[in-house]
Amino acid sequence: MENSIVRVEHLSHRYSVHWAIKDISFEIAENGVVGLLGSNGAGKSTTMNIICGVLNQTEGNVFINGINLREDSVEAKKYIGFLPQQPPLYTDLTVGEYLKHSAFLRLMPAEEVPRAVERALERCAITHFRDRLIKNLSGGYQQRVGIAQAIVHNPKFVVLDEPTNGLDPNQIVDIRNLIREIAEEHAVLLSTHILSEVQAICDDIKMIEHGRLVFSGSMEDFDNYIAPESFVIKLGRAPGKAVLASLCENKGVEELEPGCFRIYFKEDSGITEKYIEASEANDWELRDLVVERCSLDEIFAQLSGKTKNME
Ligand SMILES: Nc1ncnc2c1ncn2[C@@H]1O[C@H](COP(=O)(O)OP(=O)(O)OP(=O)(O)O)[C@@H](O)[C@H]1O
Repeated sequence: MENSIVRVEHLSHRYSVHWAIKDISFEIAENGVVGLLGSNGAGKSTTMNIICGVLNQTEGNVFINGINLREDSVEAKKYIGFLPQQPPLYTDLTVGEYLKHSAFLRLMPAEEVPRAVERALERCAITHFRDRLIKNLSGGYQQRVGIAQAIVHNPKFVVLDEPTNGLDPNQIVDIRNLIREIAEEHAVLLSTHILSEVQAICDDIKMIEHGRLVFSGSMEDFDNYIAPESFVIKLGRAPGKAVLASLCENKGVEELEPGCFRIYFKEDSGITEKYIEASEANDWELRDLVVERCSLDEIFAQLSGKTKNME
């Protein structure tokens, strides 16, 4: 990949005798949002911890901006910003004090710290909370402070572990918008379990199951994995099941309740349009039509079948 900021080569990690991840390789471009997906215990945190230099891998290499993280971790870490799942907030500090402290921890030269703190406050829209104690902020604003500490040293690579976990719907939208803004200038790697989050903010997807990388591609490629396979149609004057089944090539029709059917299809070559047209032509009184997609859990289940035999 041209202009990659992260290169992961044949990464494997073993806790005692158990391999948590095995032979993972990928690259991450200089900007955009990469979603790291996987079910519980798949190996996401292990991978993120190694990439952030928090955990030493058993095998393989990680290069951040061309620097081998293991050989020169102090230099490589200058390019990394990390928001762990539990933000490392000192809640008795004010927002300004905490960000200053975070900048010093990142070994920023003292003269650059005030400007860096201002910039992080502005980018995360928390300038007006500079003198507020962190413990007196709402969950959404505490999360913004967590993101601000991750970007205070203006890293090229920002890692966010489930950044919208526990937030209310409005806060989730705000944080997603903030992540998209950050990704205009930085590479962002985020882990999530939420399919709508992936679709809303990710440009690329890496999926790990049973410690193996089972998918790596663009959001568009990922859409093929979650292509819809069924839709539910509600009709006021429904014909019999057999009539609906005969309309197009499908994998079966299930009557859920009177007038409400789930239709399973093989490929989406305008199948819903055909049912809409038939409803109009035959006066079936179309009330509703909803296309159904697999949940992430179902996708994980499908993909994990391919990777169960890791030694
Ligand atoms: N410190 C540890 N010691 C031993 N085994 C561990 C340790 N940390 C993780 N594991 C194991 O390694 C595997 C991968 O765990 P990891 O935490 O990386 O998965 P994950 O995808 O982040 O899961 P989650 O979404 O639940 O956080 C699991 O089988 C887990 O039990």
